[in-house]
Amino acid sequence: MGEEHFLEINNLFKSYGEGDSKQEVLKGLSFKVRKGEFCVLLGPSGSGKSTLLNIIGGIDTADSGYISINSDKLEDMNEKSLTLYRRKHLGYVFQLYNLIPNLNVKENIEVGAYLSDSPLDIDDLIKTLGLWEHRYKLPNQLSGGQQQRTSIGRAIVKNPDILLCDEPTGALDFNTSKEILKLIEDVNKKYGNTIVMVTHNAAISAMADHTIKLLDGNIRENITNKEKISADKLEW
Ligand SMILES: Nc1ncnc2c1ncn2[C@@H]1O[C@H](COP(=O)(O)OP(=O)(O)OP(=O)(O)O)[C@@H](O)[C@H]1O
Repeated sequence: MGEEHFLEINNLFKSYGEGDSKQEVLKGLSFKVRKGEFCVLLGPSGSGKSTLLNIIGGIDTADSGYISINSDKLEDMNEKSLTLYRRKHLGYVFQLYNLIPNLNVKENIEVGAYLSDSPLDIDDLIKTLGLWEHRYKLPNQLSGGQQQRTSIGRAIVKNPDILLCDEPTGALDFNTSKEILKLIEDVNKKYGNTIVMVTHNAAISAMADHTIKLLDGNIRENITNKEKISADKLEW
């Protein structure tokens, strides 16, 4: 794959509502992400970040424009191939973990593995996640950070081409947030997945290869970061 562009967002428009209540949320966005890149979508509340992430994730659709991954256009896919695409190529990490409450850590991660033809080694991954001694605990026996580690495990175990993260540290304190960001950084390095992370925290762009700053549905800045720093050095 090398340096070629892998994920392409082309002239994307999206609005909600009709007539007087119509709201333009994305106003013609275009940018490209390279394979293996750590890309941050940064912007204030309401700027359209989650909408964009959901369209990339194939769980919402654009009004016009397109997303292509590896030269495949999402909009050309029927429902069946879109489902397969989501299952095989995407991992999703949410702000509020969304773990299955009556399954333990290991079983929650196994759910992700079950969806893949070529999952990562689960025990090895649980160790990378720092969850080995917690692997038989249920989500309600875990801290917020441990729950988020588990949800990252569930998303990454299928070794997705793209890991989409929507405010993954939004519900966590400063130190735990940094641990989670470090884990995402380690995962990006170890497995080479392309990462697209939504955040309103500008400090996080210092650890990213690429930052897209959104404001009112437009791209305000498209920045390549040549001197990124490690997550454990971030301050905010
Ligand atoms: N399903 C929907 N129906 C109607 N309006 C929506 C819908 N989803 C989002 N919006 C509106 O689109 C705008 C952008 O929302 P979006 O969630 O993409 O922003 P965001 O940048 O992710 O914000 P936040 O950081 O608060 O999550 C908001 O004004 C929101 O009210």
